[in-house]
Amino acid sequence: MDLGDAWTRVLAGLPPNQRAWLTNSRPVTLHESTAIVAVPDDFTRGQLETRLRPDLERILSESFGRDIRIAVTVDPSLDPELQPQAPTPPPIREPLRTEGSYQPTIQSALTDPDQSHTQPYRQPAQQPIAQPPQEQAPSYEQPAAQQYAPQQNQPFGQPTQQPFGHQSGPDSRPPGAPAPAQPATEAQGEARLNPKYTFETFVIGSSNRFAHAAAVAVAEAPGKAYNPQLIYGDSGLGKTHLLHAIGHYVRSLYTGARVRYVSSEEFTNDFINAIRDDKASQFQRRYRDVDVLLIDDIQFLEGKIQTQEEFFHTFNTLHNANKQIVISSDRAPKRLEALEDRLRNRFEWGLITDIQPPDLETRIAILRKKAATERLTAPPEVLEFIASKVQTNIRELEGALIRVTAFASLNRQPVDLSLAEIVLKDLIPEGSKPEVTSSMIMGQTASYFGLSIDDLCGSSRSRVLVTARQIAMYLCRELTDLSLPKIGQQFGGRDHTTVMHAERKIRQLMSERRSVFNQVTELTNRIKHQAKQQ
Ligand SMILES: Nc1ncnc2c1ncn2[C@@H]1O[C@H](COP(=O)(O)OP(=O)(O)OP(=O)(O)O)[C@@H](O)[C@H]1O
Repeated sequence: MDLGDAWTRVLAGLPPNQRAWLTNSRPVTLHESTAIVAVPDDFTRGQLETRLRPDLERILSESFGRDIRIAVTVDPSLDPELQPQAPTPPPIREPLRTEGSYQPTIQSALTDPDQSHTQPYRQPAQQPIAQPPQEQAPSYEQPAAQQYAPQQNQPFGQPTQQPFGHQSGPDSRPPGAPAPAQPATEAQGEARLNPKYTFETFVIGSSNRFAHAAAVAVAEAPGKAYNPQLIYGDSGLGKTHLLHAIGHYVRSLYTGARVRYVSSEEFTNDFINAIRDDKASQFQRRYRDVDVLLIDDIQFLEGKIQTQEEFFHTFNTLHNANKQIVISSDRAPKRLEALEDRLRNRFEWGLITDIQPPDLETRIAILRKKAATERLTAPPEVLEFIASKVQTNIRELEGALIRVTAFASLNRQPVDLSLAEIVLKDLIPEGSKPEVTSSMIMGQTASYFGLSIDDLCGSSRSRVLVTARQIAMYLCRELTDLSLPKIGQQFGGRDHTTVMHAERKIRQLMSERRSVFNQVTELTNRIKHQAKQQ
């Protein structure tokens, strides 16, 4: 049975008063257990998401003989009143008013084998989703956003005349492309986006194609395409990267869009501080007066009743105002057992997409892109070797490339296979992977440098101590799944930006100073050895 047939059964199986809501709706596609349904407006979407959902999902599940859930997207072109009555001069297109608005993005992402991970992100922008395929695709020099006229009730201000991805720095802009509307630093500071995490730097493969396509659709039509979008998957597979990429792309399409990225840990800390300092209304403004809220690692809210309550209201306020919410999690919502039902239930209103570990080809493509953006030289066979050794976590994959190139640069040796083998031999032991904890890292680092754990967590800024602390933070980032805020907490309650700085600093020092490279390598060996003994 295909989705069209199943939809006919849905229509036949509903009482007339419910069926009326579906008159102008359309099934779009079925991806695994998610059926995407397009409706003409937000009001109808609300009805489907709340009143009709149980019946729709029941009939669809019966038709397919397995559990099916629906995700509802708004496509105003389905509204019969908006159909053109007579030929008129071609208007400037709006993202949501054309036939097949988001659908081609998602569908082609799932079915088009040519949309491979080796293609740069430039491709989708040249053929934006609002553009029927037969129309001539604009050149890259013609900014993608130029094709979008402001929407009615446009909450985000005017789309800019910019290509996406310009925030990734002047280097990433093609020659002749216009300059960003706002200074990149100001834009990023406010939205708190990492300039490196854009769609341009994201490599698409079969493991993340659906999540990527949905993320693009959401960024092109915030609050309309899928709300919320939830991205889940194991650590280090690119969830944070996609959240930031959505933020950048929204900002490049809609001038003045208020985008806020926050990890759930920061949200929690912010909330606790707001209560302590009696600044609840400031807190609420910070998270509710936004057009797009990107909230990372929602699993952190498990068991935190009061913060969940606050997030529930934040969610409702934003959703009711058609503001976009994007959530990431390390598990599917169903498996977030210590999260309140009403929150999990809201997460299921939108589109749930997962990211799987990348296959070998994708891992090689990621390394190739990483080497190019970081200006690291490594021949293809070395990239393939690293990709074959590090199979699950992309953060580890990148870490391995950094170590190999750093070792080569310190020794003034070319990056070749034998060198890569030496460096990775200790980094990636054969057999099962022992679990490394932050206390092992801190304990080993402290004893290696002749310090105490208190020293590592304290405030002394002596040079040896600062380097030791930064190395320990770097290793926590590379060898554990702990998030930035969590690592900060372990080191005397430091801010997550301190951990980010430490990570960058040690990466750089490893390729400049042999002593630092040796210290990191020796410590890694000791820590892994200890982990194996446990
Ligand atoms: N498809 C991809 N293309 C390019 N880089 C990627 C891709 N996926 C992940 N990365 C890179 O891998 C690193 C880890 O990704 P990220 O931090 O987004 O993972 P995550 O899923 O959010 O992990 P965690 O749950 O631990 O926070 C980042 O440097 C990111 O840029």
